[in-house]
Amino acid sequence: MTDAGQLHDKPLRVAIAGLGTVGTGVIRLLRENAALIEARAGVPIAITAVSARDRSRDRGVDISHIAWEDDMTAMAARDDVDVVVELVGGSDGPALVLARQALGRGKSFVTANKAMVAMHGMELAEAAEAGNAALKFEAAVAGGIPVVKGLREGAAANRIERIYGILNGTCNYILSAMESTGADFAETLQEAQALGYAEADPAFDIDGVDAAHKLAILAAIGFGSRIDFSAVACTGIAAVRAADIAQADVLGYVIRLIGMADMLDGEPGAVGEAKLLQRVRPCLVHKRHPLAHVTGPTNAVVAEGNFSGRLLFQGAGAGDGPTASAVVADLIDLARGDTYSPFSVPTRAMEAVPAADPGGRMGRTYLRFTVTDRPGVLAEIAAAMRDAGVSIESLNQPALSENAGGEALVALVTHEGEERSVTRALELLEGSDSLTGPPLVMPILKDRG
Ligand SMILES: NC(=O)C1=CN([C@@H]2O[C@H](COP(=O)(O)OP(=O)(O)OC[C@H]3O[C@@H](n4cnc5c(N)ncnc54)[C@H](O)[C@@H]3O)[C@@H](O)[C@H]2O)C=CC1
Ligand SMILES: N[C@@H](CC=O)C(=O)O
Ligand code: NA
Repeated sequence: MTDAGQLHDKPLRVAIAGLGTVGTGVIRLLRENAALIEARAGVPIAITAVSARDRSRDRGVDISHIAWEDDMTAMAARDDVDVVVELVGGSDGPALVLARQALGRGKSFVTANKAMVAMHGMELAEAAEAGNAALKFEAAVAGGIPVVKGLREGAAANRIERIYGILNGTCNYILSAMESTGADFAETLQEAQALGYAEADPAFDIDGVDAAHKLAILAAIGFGSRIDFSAVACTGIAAVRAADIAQADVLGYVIRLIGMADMLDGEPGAVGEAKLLQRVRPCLVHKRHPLAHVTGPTNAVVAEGNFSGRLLFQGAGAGDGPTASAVVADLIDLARGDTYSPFSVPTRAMEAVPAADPGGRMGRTYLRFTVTDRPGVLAEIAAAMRDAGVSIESLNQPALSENAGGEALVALVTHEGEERSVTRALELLEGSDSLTGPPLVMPILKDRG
């Protein structure tokens, strides 16, 4: 590492592992904007080695003059490499081996791999600090949006109380296409894959896991708490049907997959002890809320600071260009001598914060049941709500566009109440032969999120 602020005249020598959507984007960006990048970094940024699965594949970028490594982990040992950039993916496996080897040798490490940072970020940050190297991952959270930098640097003076937003471009692309054109879920997912937005295994996107990875990282940066991915309660969008989108529209809402992290200063009965609530779920978002207007692969992150007030970071959350922009911004920071801790505070100062019980949280909820179309079903659902103390604000039977085959939908919105009451009502309905599938539960995002 260079000393902070010191510019050197030798190029920053970079090895890139992974030459897919993001890797080739990085090569194109470093070439196309070479002059301005050098002017801003103070030195040229030179790619000295690359590695991927297939050497001969035509990627639309010339890599013939760059050293090739069949085994990407070998790049960590090369003398002509100052920084290793990992754009392969996977929380474990070769990406993790490469990270450990690079940081273990005191080489800085730049990655877009949120799965790895969410699962092993604390270990890697400690290794970076021990080796006086940098670990940087702007591309890992919300693609091209400089939200890691924004929270770590721009909002550094604030106590952050809440972070929430749209953290997965693929899900947002699917939900907003279903909403605007009535597009089919599976077809739209295929489009997102073809455009390079989706993960290698798109279940990570659809099931909310990718958003959960990003949320866990953001919470660590925003709150200074140790990353705890296992504490993120996560529900994806697979159960959202066209009828839910239509029903939400009638009620004045759109559906968005929202990640939300709250640092709670003290739960009832445990005053003074901080607890962390981290959740990813499809939510109903009022059409007037700024997040309702976030469409396609765009991401948006809201952070509430105690002096800054509400900050909104918005931009492309996926795709080759935006993600490459974030990777190269990290490289420019390294060339400029950035030696900050990977998160907002040194890892030794990051505290493990216990997970909060969401049961006491107040809110309104959208519940949708698929039921057998026969008398008495509505009464059964209403009775479960009554017995659990859930007050119903509205109840509808959305039309099914597909062939219903004796099935009907019941959608209801609750009045504001404790989440545990809704959970209790659903427990009371468990096993009921009136229900033909698991209910869909979507919180209604409050005005302040
Ligand atoms: N595509 C996007 O919009 C974004 C992707 N990311 C992250 O960036 C990383 C890369 O994503 P993409 O470029 O989309 O993936 P990709 O699938 O297009 O490219 C992956 C590259 O890694 C190589 N690779 C995979 N396994 C390998 C192995 N065992 N040994 C050597 N090379 C191997 C492949 O040959 C390919 O060149 C992932 O961690 C992803 O989560 C982050 C933000 C946005
Ligand atoms: N698969 C991810 C890519 C960026 O992180 C997404 O869709 O957001
Ligand atoms: Na980012």
